[in-house]
Amino acid sequence: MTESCQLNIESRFRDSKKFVNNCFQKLTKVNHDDSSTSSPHVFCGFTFFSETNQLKFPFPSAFAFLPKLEIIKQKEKQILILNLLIDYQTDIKKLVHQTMANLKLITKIKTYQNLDKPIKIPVNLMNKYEIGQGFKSSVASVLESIEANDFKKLVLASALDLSSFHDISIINCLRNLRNNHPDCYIFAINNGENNCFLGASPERLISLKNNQLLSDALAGSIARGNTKREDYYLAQHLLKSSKERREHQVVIEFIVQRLISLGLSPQISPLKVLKLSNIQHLWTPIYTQLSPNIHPLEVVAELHPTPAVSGFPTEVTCQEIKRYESFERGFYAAPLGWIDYNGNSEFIVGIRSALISGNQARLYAGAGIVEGSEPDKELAEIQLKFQGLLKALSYC
Ligand SMILES: C=C(O[C@H]1C=CC=C(C(=O)O)[C@@H]1O)C(=O)O
Repeated sequence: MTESCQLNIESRFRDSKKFVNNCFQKLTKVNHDDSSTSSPHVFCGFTFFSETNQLKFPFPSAFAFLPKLEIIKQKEKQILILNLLIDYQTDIKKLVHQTMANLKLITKIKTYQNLDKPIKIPVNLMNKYEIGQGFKSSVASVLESIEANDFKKLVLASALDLSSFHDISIINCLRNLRNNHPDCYIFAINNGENNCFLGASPERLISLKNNQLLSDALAGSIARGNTKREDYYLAQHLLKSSKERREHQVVIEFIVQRLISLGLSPQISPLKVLKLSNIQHLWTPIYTQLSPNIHPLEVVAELHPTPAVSGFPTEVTCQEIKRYESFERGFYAAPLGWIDYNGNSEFIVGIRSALISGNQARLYAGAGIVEGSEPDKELAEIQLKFQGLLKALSYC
């Protein structure tokens, strides 16, 4: 990393914004390609809760860094960006020498063949957390609180622990995720100590391009059908279900309200069904023009956590999550993304994800509970959501 910061405090969004601005202020671009794709990126991530126990989740509550090296692969071109830190003490000759050596190393990297061949990794299930009965009783208890008007919606998550005979190959896992989930954001973050958080998320928190802001309301789920007909029937069922619509509507209203509170005028696109390889969701894109004086991280801070991952109202449901869930959420359901030199940005929500540490994997999945939810169905939804990562780890 060229420049980096790690924060474990409440003001993490504000301080990360300062770090990003400071990085880009000091940056001098030395290529002649002015296209936005060749811009350096600062990568940022924030854990779900601002306070995290690093013994339970081995990453800080916020990180931001400008990488030494960026490879941007697009349809027509591939771009290599080198970010070099130069100050008055820098030995330029040595830096050039080192950079040339690094470039030589890059050209030696082997490209993988058989990209679409799934890799088999033998993974054994280890039942550390009781998912079945425990989860269903929690849903039943949440439903009582909803009936008592304590809150409107709560997203309950579960963790599933697995172990393999050998260290899990991150590259293989990512390759499987990319092949199996072409419509999702595939991501991985390593802490340099053999811990990697990765996943295939369908949920965009924000995407910002030329001041056009887009955010997804994504909530409400159903399985994919085995035939076209069954798939259509299931999608129709999802669209017509008052329980799923309720779960979804809370997210739309929250995003719209939060954007209005930033002085923006959000527009709501028509409701759609997002069809992924193993699941379909209710999906409403929300868009608006962003004034240049609002930083992308201010929007992220305002939107996180949406009721798609916490519930509603936010404060009370975040407390309930801590009470019900016995594991650390870490980056699960948290904002992960980047901001580039031109002010464009993309942050996803870290769902359909896992923490891999050597031969251990912890998988995360959650489901929104509202009036009308049924414990059996919510458990089935969680198990369906685990399938993506389980398949990538070739457990199935
Ligand atoms: C919280 C998760 O999914 C969210 C996103 C889409 C649909 C959801 C649902 O139907 O419950 C959740 O709100 C997860 O996958 O862990």
